[in-house]
Amino acid sequence: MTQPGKQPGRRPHRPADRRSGRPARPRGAHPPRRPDTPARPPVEDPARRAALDTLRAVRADDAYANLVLPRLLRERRITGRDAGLATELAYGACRARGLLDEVIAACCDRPLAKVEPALLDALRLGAYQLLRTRVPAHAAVTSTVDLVRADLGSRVTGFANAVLRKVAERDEQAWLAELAPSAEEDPVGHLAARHAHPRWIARAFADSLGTTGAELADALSADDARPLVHLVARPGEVSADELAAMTGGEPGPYSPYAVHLDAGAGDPGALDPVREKLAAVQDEGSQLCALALTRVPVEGSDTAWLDLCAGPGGKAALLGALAAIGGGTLDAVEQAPHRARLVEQSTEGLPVSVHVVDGRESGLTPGSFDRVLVDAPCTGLGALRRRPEARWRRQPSDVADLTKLQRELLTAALELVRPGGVVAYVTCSPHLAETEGVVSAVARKSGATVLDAREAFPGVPQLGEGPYVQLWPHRHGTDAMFCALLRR
Ligand SMILES: C[S@@+](CC[C@H](N)C(=O)[O-])C[C@H]1O[C@@H](n2cnc3c(N)ncnc32)[C@H](O)[C@@H]1O
Repeated sequence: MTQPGKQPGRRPHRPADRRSGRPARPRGAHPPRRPDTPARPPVEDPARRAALDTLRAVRADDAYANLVLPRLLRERRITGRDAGLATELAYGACRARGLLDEVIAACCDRPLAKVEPALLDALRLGAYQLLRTRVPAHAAVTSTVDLVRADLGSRVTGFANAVLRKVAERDEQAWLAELAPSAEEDPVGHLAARHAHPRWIARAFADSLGTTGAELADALSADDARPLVHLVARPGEVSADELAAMTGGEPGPYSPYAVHLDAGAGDPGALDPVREKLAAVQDEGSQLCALALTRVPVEGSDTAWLDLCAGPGGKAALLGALAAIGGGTLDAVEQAPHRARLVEQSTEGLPVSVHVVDGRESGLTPGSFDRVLVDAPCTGLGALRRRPEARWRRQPSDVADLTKLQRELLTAALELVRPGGVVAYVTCSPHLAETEGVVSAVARKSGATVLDAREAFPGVPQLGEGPYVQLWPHRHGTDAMFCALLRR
C-alpha cells in the first residue's frame, strides 16, 4: 500500500545500525511524537471491537448487552467465529466485571475511580481474555493495547500494557487465592468471588437455598453458564413436538409447550414459527408458573382471568391462548404504555383486553375474576444468566422499594379475585424478601389461604417442602422463578 507523501519503490538511504542491522535513523531526524495518533495502523479486529463497544454502551448508556451486541453484529456483518468470539468476550466480561475490577485494581498504581472509564472498559476486556479464556496472553495484551491506542491514543498504551502484563502474571485461581475471602471464615463471600457475583446476591441465593455449601456453588455456577433458548408453542396452534421438528430443538422436560434450542442456534426471533406467532421465546420456568395458575381446581365459573402485571406479554399470550381454548377471556393490566403495546402485539388474535393502568388502582371490578396472575416487578435475580450485566447493576437497596410495590399488587389481586378464586404470585427472583416475605405478610393481613403450589407443578422434581415453589437453573434448567398460590 502506498503511504501518502512517499514515492513507491524509492527508499531513502540510511546508514545501517551496527547492532541491529536495521537502517539507522539520521541523527536528529526523529519524527515529532504525536501522542494522540496511532504509532502503527490499528489491526482489524472486528470481534474485539464489537465486544469493547458493547462494554462501553453498557457502562456509558446503561444499555443491555444482549440488545447492543446482536445489533452491532448485524450492522457490521460480523458472523461465524468472529461473532462467537465477540459474544463470549462481551457477555463474559459483563458477567465477570466485579472479579475483573478486583484483579485490575490489584495491578494498578491508582484507584479504579481514577482510571479513565473508556480505558477501564478495555482493561476489563483484556483481563477477561487473560483470566477466563484460552486466548494466548500475548494476543490478549497486544490486541487490547491496539484498541486502546486506536481509541485513546498512545499516551495511555504504556499504562494499559503494564497493567495487563501484571494481570497475566497469574491465572484466575491464583488471583482468587490472593483476593477472595477464605472459604472457612466467609463461605458466601468466597463463593461470590469465585463465581463473580456480588456478595449480596450470593447471600440472597444462600438464604433461599438454605445452604452456604456445595449447592450454593452449583447455583452460582449455573448462573454463569450460557442458558439454552426456550420457546413456548402456542396452545391450540402447534404442539411442542411439532415445534421441535420445525426448529431442530428438543421438547422441554416439564412444560407441555416448551422446546429447548441450543444457545448458539442464532436469533430465535428470526425462526419462522416465532415470526408467524405459532411460538415465542419464553423460559420454561415462566411457562410453568403461568400454567400453575390454571392448574388449581376452582369451583364454579372459570372464564374470567386477569394478568395484573402483563408487560411485555409472555405469560399473557400463554394464558390468553389457554383461555381461548376454554371459552374464557383474559384482562391484561400493564402500567407502562410501551410495554402495554407489546402485550397487545403478543396477544393479537386472542381474547385478551389490555388496560394501561396501575394494577394497584385498576378500576376493574373487585371480586370479578376467577384466576389472577401477579407476575410482579422484581429485582430479576433469578434471570441473571440471561442478562450479563444485571448482577452488577442491581443494588441491595432496590429490594425495599420493590417489596412495597409487590405487597400492594398482591393485595390488589386478592381484592380483584372472587371468593374461592385463585391468585398466583410469581417473581423471577429467589430473594426471600420478594418471595416468602411478601406472600406471608399479605396472606396474614388478607386472610387468604396459601395453597401447596407443588401440586400445580406435576412431574417437576426437587421442589422442597412447599408450600411455595422455587425453581433453579442448577436444578431445573429454568430461571429461578418463584411461585405462590393463594385462594381467597
Ligand atoms: C416481571 S414483569 C411481567 C412480565 C410478564 N408477565 C411477562 O411474562 O411477559 C412486571 C411488569 O409489571 C409492570 N408494572 C410495574 N408496576 C406496575 C403497576 N403498579 N401496575 C401494573 N403493572 C406494573 C412492569 O412495567 C412490568 O412490565
